[in-house]
Parts: sequence; structure tokens; C-alpha cells
Amino acid sequence: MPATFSTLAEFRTLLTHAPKIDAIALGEAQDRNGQLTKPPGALGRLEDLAIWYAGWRGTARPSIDAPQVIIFAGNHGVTAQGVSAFPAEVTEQMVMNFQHGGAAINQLSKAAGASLDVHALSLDVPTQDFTQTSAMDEAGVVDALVAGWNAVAPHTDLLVVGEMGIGNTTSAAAIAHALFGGQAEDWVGRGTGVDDAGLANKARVVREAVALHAGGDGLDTLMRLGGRELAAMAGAIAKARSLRIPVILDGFICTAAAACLAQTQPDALDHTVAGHASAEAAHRALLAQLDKQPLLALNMRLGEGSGGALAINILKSAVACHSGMATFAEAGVSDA
Ligand SMILES: O=C(O)c1ccc[n+]([C@@H]2O[C@H](COP(=O)([O-])O)[C@@H](O)[C@H]2O)c1
Ligand SMILES: Cc1cc2nc[nH]c2cc1C
Repeated sequence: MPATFSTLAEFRTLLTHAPKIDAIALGEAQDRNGQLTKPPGALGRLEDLAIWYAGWRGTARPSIDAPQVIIFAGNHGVTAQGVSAFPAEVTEQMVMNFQHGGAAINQLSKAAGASLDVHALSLDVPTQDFTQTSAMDEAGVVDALVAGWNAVAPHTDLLVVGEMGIGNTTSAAAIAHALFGGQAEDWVGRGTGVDDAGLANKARVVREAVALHAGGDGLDTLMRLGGRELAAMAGAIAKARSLRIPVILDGFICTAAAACLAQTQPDALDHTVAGHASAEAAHRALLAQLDKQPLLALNMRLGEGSGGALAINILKSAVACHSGMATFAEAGVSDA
């Protein structure tokens, strides 16, 4: 299916007309959950997750057979401001590592039974330094949204989007500050490990960038302060929505990209769940803004979709219980 948008305005319209959860399947899944051989509520949040998943899939007794992890990689002009502990060439080097199977995400995807795709987005042409001008122009952000849109396999039944991009915690912090206010210091963190001086420099960069690029909606902010991998994650999340494929969000950068959708269309993240809370300081605040409760909190701050991939195991387990358990009637167990 070719992408059905070629401007930001067309993409906005798509978000507005996105499908909603299937209310009938949701109700049937709630009924089934009430009949399963366990005290009511004893599986806690796993029950809510399975019912939510069933609603999006449009069937009361779903299964998860084809989860997909997609990593998007991008390079950032803002690295000229000295915002990362690592040099920009690490982005491309890590892409090769992903392709050779040597990164954490290769192991985590395999352990979760998920396929893994890697999309490197024009790494030789970094986005513009957004302390000086817009990171991307409209054609550039649309290209990246389309790359994400086209990367989702149609048979996927659970999607994780992740990223690789030296400098992108600064981009994510600038987006969060632009969308949710507060002070630049509230949204910057150490990323790959900058020291105190580096952290102060990031706050300066974010403050200047947000002052330069005030106004607009979430997609304008994505264009001005984002990066190609952030826009591609947003495009993939929107494509998944159009196919009613539930999405597990990863860390701070992934959540910032998703927030751009939510600030454009308030229900745009209803088909998503937060896989984990990253150790990047501002991730929890960003999740709170989106009213998302993370499934895991393991002090991870890797990116690559790693926290999302880990959480596939939780979703799979929730759905396996929901669809595989016997009812009280089937098992001959006395109800309360
Ligand atoms: O996912 C997260 O919450 C996260 C937190 C800190 C760092 N990262 C990863 O580290 C890179 C960005 O860090 P930095 O310091 O270069 O901005 C990028 O490749 C991300 O995948 C990711
Ligand atoms: C080595 C390395 C691996 C990463 N994976 C995601 N972001 C990363 C940043 C660095 C520096």
C-alpha cells in the first residue's frame, strides 16, 4: 500500500480519520476475561493489556504471532553544538552492528520472537542544526514520515519502534520543552553520558532552539526540532494505527516522537502502550504528560527499541493467558 500523504496537511487529515478501537471485540474480551479461571482481577494489569490488545485487533481471543521491531537511524546537525558524549559517526557504525546482529536489540528481538528491520535515513546528510534553523523542511519531514509509514509490515500484529541517532536526546528534550513548557533544565538529561558541563550546554541548546521555533502544532515541532528517525517513528506509529496494530513505545526519544502525534491529534496514541521508563531523567515526566504508565522500569537508557522489545514478552504473556486459559465452565472449577 503506497503512502497516502505527500504533505503535512494530508498527514494531519489521516491522523484525524484514524480507526478507533473495536468496541464489540473490546466488550467480548471483557466478558471472556470475567469467565477465566482466576479470581477477578488477579492478573492485574495483564488483564487490561489483553483486553486492550483484543479491542485493537478486533477479536475477543487474539494471539501475537508476528511482532516486528523497527529501528530508524538518523544523524543530527545539532551535534555541532557538542551535545553528546559520543561522536556522530557512531550512528552509522551502530547501524552496521545492527545489520551484523551484534547489538543489544538483536538479542532482545530474538528473545521476544520478533523480526527486526533497520532503516538508515540519509545518514550522510545530517538534519540542520536546529539552534540555527529548522531541522528539516516540509519535504524532508514528510519523506521521513513516509519512510516510517512504509516500514511497517502489513502482517505485523505488534509493533515496536526504536531509534539510533547520536544527539537525539537533545532533539527529544527540545520537542518536550516546546510541547509541554517548563524549563529547558526539566527536559535535558545525560543521554549517552555527558558530564555536568555537557548537561548545562544541552540546556542552553534546548532553550535557544525552543525560543527560535516557538508556535505550531506537534507536526510543526517534529519538523523544526526533530530528526529523521523521530519522524519515521511517528510515521510508523500512525501506519500501525491505520492497520489497527498495537504499538509498544520505547524510551525518551521514541516517546517524544509519539508526543508530536498526540499534540496534533489527541487520541493518536490510543493504540500504544509505554514499554518502559527510561533512566533518561525526563522520560517519566513525558510519559505523565501523555498519561502512559510504563510496563517496565529497569534503569535502561539504550534506545534501539530495547525497552519496547523487552515488553513484547509481557504483552505476549498477557494475551496467552487471555486466549489460552480455560473458563470456569470449561474447567469445572466452582465460581465465586
Ligand atoms: O531511549 C532512551 O531513553 C535513551 C536515553 C539515552 C540515550 N539513548 C540513545 O543514545 C543516543 C542519544 O544519546 P545522545 O547523548 O547522543 O543524545 C541515541 O542513539 C539513543 O538511542 C536512548
Ligand atoms: C555504543 C552506542 C550504542 C547505542 N545504541 C543506541 N544508542 C547508542 C549510543 C551509543 C554510543
